[in-house]
Amino acid sequence: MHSTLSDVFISHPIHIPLSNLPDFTSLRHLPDSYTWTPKDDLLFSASSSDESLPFIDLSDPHVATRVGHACTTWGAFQITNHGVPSRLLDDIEFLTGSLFQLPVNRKLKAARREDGISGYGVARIASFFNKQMWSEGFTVIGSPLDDFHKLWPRQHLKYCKIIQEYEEHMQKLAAKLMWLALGALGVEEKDIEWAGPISDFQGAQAAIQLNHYPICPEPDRAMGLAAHTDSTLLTILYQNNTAGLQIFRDDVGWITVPPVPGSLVVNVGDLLHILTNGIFPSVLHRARVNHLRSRFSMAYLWGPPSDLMISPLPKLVDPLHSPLYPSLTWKQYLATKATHFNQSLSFIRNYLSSDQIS
Ligand SMILES: C=C1C[C@]23C[C@@]1(O)CC[C@H]2[C@@]12CCC[C@@](C)(C(=O)O1)[C@H]2[C@@H]3C(=O)O
Ligand SMILES: O=C(O)CCC(=O)C(=O)O
Ligand SMILES: [Fe+2]
Repeated sequence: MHSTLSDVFISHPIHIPLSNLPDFTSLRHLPDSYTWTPKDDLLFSASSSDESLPFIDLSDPHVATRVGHACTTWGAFQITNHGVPSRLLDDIEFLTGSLFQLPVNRKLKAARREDGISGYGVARIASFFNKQMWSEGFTVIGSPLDDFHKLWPRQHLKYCKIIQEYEEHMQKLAAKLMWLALGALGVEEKDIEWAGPISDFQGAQAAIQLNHYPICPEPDRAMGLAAHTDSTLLTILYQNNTAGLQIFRDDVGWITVPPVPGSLVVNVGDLLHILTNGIFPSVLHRARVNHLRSRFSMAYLWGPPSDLMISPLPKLVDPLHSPLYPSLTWKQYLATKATHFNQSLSFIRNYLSSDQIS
């Protein structure tokens, strides 16, 4: 039977009460439950450096080298000339704005279940923190038809069409980026069988995560989305024109990724880190919030078929570089993440056999 990610949290339900979602618009001061200090997140430090994330034109003749270098040094980069029509970026931003401006009781009709994966709610990682994040989200996996029908009984088809078109473009772009990044390491199409007969990764699976960060009365003390890495191969992120995304590098600290109209941010996820036997770091990132403007981001979280075993590519393993990780599926990795969060990679690294991974 064709398996999807949808049942991954059945055995790992995450309890995050939706009942205490505040009415963000009416608050003049940050409630204590939303006020973050360094002890709430050891990574809660200000951004400091003037370094900037590599910005890559995908029509550049040296694109593969640049992508490979950005993946190795940052685990992230920004792209232009990516081929996704700007009209489609406007459409997905319009959909996201329309969704989050619905009254809360309407959004709650499509609330994500505790053991579910799709729908409206706070970020899953909320369960790892004592403080609440200044954001709301909506996850789409598979067809959004049922959820969108609950949100927009008369207009759901219009919004489903946007999601479908967005997924088609993003899937193609993700496959292209994957070959550019791996190509820079000497990995060839024949080295990845699951990419399929025409190497287009047709069997890949994906989630779309829509995020809303409302205007915040005290942004310096709030957190939109706490520091995390994505459990993906690659994530392609579109942000509206309000800054907020920050990424972390050990030797640099936190830097803000400024929104450049029409550009997209690409993050290396944990599974690509595993596949490259640690050559590409998965990037730690977070979202801060804004005093004057609300912010939207739309993440395309792209990974392998959910039951496919992923392990360091044989081509990147030799007597001097023994495999750092055991084989595991995307589903198993998400289950591990649901328990071990930002320690998941080191957790699995310490296990030689995937039999022991929940
Ligand atoms: C496939 C997935 C990755 C994700 C968990 C999810 O099941 C769907 C939502 C994704 C997301 C988006 C916001 C940040 C994140 C850490 C989260 O809480 O939900 C990621 C998850 C992830 O990459 O681990
Ligand atoms: O809003 C952002 O810029 C980051 C979103 C994100 O990290 C995610 O959805 O995984
Ligand atoms: Fe993320």
